[in-house]
Amino acid sequence: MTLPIFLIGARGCGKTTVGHALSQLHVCQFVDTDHWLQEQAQMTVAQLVSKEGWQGFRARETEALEAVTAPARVVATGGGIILSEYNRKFMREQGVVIYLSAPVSVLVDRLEAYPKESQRPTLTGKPVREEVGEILAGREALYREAAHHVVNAAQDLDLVIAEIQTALRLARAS
Ligand SMILES: Nc1ncnc2c1ncn2[C@@H]1O[C@H](COP(=O)(O)OP(=O)(O)O)[C@@H](O)[C@H]1O
Ligand SMILES: O=C(O)C1=C[C@@H](OP(=O)(O)O)[C@@H](O)[C@H](O)C1
Ligand SMILES: [Mg+2]
Repeated sequence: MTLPIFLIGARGCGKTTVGHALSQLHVCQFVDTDHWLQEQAQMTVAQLVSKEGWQGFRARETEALEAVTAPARVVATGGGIILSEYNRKFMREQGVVIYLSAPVSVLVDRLEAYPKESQRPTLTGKPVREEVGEILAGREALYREAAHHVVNAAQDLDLVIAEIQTALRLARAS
């Protein structure tokens, strides 16, 4: 049985992109908690947050995590999934957790080029340049606590994938 793989990290680190690419190489299924919950709710993240607040969104996110977790799946999570201790423990116990780590400058450049505001409404009300650093400072320790492996997500996509494959080989050999 192949354990599920959970990709965690800040907005813009590449969880969705990497998850999709990995699934094609590994012949495993790709699921994204944001895609799943938006489909379920028939609303975007921005609409959900304006209707139910971040608390409502976080409850739906945990529901999504539990629903999509299955063997031979790569699960791209949302950047805030690690805020819940329950989610962190769930992922660590159910599968292999990979933190896609990237510096603030890289995250900001990617988010400015690809803001996707319907899925990424503001978390603080501050401009992206300020928000990304502030949010990462508050979450970095939680990403590291939840992760089995930390991968440099600032590299080209093929190098990110290669680093993950090495980490997974090591995990399977141990
Ligand atoms: N390794 C990479 N190198 C360059 N651009 C990347 C890389 N990974 C992701 N991106 C780009 O960054 C943006 C955010 O990626 P996305 O997968 O949506 O991040 P996340 O799901 O972590 O928020 C997208 O435009 C994507 O094409
Ligand atoms: O960092 C966060 O709190 C969030 C990240 C988003 O996902 P991505 O990390 O895929 O952008 C999405 O789940 C939601 O806007 C909340
Ligand atoms: Mg994503």
